[in-house]
Amino acid sequence: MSKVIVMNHPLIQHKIGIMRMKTTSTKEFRDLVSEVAMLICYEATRELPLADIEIETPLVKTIAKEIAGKKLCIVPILRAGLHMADGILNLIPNAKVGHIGLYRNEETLEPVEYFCKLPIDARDREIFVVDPMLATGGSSSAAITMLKNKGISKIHFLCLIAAPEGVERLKKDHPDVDIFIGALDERLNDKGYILPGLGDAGDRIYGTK
Ligand SMILES: O=P(O)(O)OC[C@H]1O[C@H](OP(=O)(O)OP(=O)(O)O)[C@H](O)[C@@H]1O
Ligand SMILES: O=c1cc[nH]c(=O)[nH]1
Ligand SMILES: [Mg+2]
Repeated sequence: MSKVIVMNHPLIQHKIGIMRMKTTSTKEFRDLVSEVAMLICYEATRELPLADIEIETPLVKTIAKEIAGKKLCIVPILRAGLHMADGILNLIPNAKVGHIGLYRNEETLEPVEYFCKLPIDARDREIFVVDPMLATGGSSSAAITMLKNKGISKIHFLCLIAAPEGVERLKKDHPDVDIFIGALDERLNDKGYILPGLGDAGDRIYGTK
């Protein structure tokens, strides 16, 4: 069964509040996407296994910790996920990055696939799929299905804002995937936008509307 973790941290709530404001500039919005992604990543990586390593400080030999287990891979869903990936790379600079291109058909709300490029060893890595918005869940569910069809099994999903409808869809389609959410909103409107939400994340990050 998926774990669903909604972040209640004050810093995240504060920053998402600024992102929701329609007066927030493109630059500030973009910076906040990457900052909040970093904060959510902190929680999403809490259970990564550690191993002991012997090191020498300037004073003595001691045992320190290093992240062990599978190597990591971040998979942003284009376009809006790209800036989350940039934030997370600040914390995990050695992670590889795969890209999945999907957009929502504005009438049917069904995801349309247009790109998929993954690291050659993606199957051996622990994967963090990132997209700021989990609305109907169609895009994230399709992205995770694409990864599973390529033999990838250890997958987490991180988003900034989710609608209850999208969370239910993802839990049903992918019960093995843990979901990390910055803020859980009220509902979708009749055009599939999250309320209160923050509008179209891609357009706000890139200033395209
Ligand atoms: O849960 P869903 O109902 O599928 O909606 C969420 C998707 O919609 C947005 O992408 P969009 O289609 O606007 O593409 P873009 O990132 O290129 O703007 C968002 O970034 C998600 O990928
Ligand atoms: O509210 C929403 C829903 C889907 N995609 C967005 O960017 N925003
Ligand atoms: Mg968009």
